[in-house]
Amino acid sequence: MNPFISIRRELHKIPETGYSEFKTQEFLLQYINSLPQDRLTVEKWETGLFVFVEGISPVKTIGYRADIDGLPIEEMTNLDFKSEHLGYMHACGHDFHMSIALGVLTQSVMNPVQDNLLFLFQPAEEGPGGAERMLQSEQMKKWMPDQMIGLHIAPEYKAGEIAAKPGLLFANTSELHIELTGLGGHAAYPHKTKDMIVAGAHLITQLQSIVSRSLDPLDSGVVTIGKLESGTVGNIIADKALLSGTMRTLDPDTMIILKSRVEAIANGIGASFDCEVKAEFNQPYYQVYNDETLVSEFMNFASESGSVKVIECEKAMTGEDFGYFLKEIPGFMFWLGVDSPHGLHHAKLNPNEEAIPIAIDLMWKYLSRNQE
Ligand SMILES: CC(=O)N[C@@H](CCC[C@H](N)C(=O)O)C(=O)O
Repeated sequence: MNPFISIRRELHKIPETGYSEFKTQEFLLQYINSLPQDRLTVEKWETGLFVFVEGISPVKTIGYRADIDGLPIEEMTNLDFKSEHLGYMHACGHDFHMSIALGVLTQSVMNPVQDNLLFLFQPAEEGPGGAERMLQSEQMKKWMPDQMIGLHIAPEYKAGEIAAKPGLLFANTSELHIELTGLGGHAAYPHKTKDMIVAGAHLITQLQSIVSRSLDPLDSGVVTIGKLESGTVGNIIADKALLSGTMRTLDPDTMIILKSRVEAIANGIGASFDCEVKAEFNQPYYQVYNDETLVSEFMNFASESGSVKVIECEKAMTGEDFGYFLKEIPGFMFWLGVDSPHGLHHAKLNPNEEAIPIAIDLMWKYLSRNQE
């Protein structure tokens, strides 16, 4: 079996959420320490890693980022390497991202290239966000890349296909947390209570009107409530409801409209149900905007390599804190097809591993092109 597929399977067994990637960091370190060290400098950053590979006669430094965290999802595959961490899963392909990065790193150690390479194994992409903080780190100041590259698996494309586009690729995002506080009591005496399940249900329904009624139909947005917590048993009226969700826009200014509408609707629910409603927005991710020249050059290169099919894709409402790197450093992100009937964040996601060696080979050819 290809060694990086084996590595992916080992990583798949140990998913850990943002800033808890201790076993993952240890696994990555053990592998990296087994490589020849003469061109390598490895530094821990929180639960992630920076790995600097010195080039032969560097003119620039190219940054390659792999995110390393998993998700709080109970895996529902029957894979013999399924998650050993009950309730957690690599359901967004970060196990792929890491093994591909290790493959490219291994190549760069065995066959050094002209330029310096900086590998970033970044914690907490799914939240609370590692990219923005990593960007501010001492290591970034020391090894500041001139260009950044990242990839993300895409279940909807065939294994090994590449999809990207110049300009905007992924959306602006903001998490949304709303707490409703009323008055609990006996289910048979609703008039003596302030029922937060009823208030929460109205709030969720009204939030759905924001995109359809407050946004210009030619603009785009998403307001999703993915989690609702309230109540204890059937005959007690709930005094609290907690809603968590995420908002997405293609234009940073549209996010301002979404936030102000959420606040107005939340205040309205507070008034009509005589309860306290607190809305908080956090962990915003900046849009992923691909440098037009660099991504077009990469897409042409990949296409001309003859080894992969390259597709010019549409932008997506996915969020990625890789956007923070691209805000400061020119570069690009692209989709890597992995052909899974179940999508990202699904408990049965089962990406086709054939994409791993294809991606390593392509990235390696791209990074080592123009060698003298
Ligand atoms: C690629 C991907 O699925 N990314 C996540 C990251 C967003 C996290 C953020 N904190 C949020 O939920 O708003 C996504 O959900 O798009």
